[in-house]
Amino acid sequence: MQGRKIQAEVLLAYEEVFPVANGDRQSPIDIKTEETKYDPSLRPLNPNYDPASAKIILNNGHSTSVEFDDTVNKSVLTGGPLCGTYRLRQIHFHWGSNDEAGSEHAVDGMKYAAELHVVHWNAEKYSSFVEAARQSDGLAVMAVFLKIGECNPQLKKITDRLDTIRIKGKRALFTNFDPSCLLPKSLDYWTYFGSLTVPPLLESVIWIVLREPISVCSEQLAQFRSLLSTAEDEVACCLLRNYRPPQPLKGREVRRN
Ligand SMILES: COCCCN1C=C(N)c2cc(S(N)(=O)=O)sc2S1(=O)=O
Ligand SMILES: [Zn+2]
Repeated sequence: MQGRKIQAEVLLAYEEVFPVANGDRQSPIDIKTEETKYDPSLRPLNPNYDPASAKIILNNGHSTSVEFDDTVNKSVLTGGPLCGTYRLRQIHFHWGSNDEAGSEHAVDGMKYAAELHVVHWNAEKYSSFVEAARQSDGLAVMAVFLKIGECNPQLKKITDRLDTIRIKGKRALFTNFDPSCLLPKSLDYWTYFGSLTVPPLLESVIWIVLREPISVCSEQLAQFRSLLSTAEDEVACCLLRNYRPPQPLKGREVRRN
């Protein structure tokens, strides 16, 4: 009972600090496939990434991310539900303490082992990422499910580098990387209006959730979990899980192409 009380108190603190946590367009969600609506106006997704725009890989204590040069339109996402050009900012992952659950979005109540987020911002309408992150159409995040199975040779390019950034705050050079190598064959998707899944939970994300997963093996997931959420001068604590649970849909529509 004590654990639940603490958890409830942490949740209370969360919503006190970020009232938008109870907002009308929070993410992630559980996608009920029977309730999604086919939309013929939705176009094919058109990711166009330059491997030279990859810059660094880092551990921010909550996840590992690859950061890209987003000062020019070198790596962009267009098409799909988007109006205009969205510039690639970073990619990062969410995982759980076991292989059964680790994704943020769910599909008919089913969770995958992990989830990749490819974060873009609306560089056509806004002059900076920070400004875009405050606008209802400011960000576009492509979500890719990681399904437990074969080791993923493309993902290996990232998991093989995690031992160099184990401690929170660590970063390392990481270039010549095109995140398209982590996308599945099919770019069919669901899309809905949502939010960041991490504080400040801003309701500025057009979510594009790919329907086909990519593979990941247990050993690669264990490498993610070996990252530390603590800095050099702190007692070491592994980053065992970093996913937010599904949030209320509150009447939103989920469309599919
Ligand atoms: C005002 O910006 C605050 C910083 C937000 N960023 C950091 C994240 N961890 C992050 C997570 C994101 S997620 N899980 O909602 O895709 S997008 C994103 S991000 O936009 O790249
Ligand atoms: Zn994320």
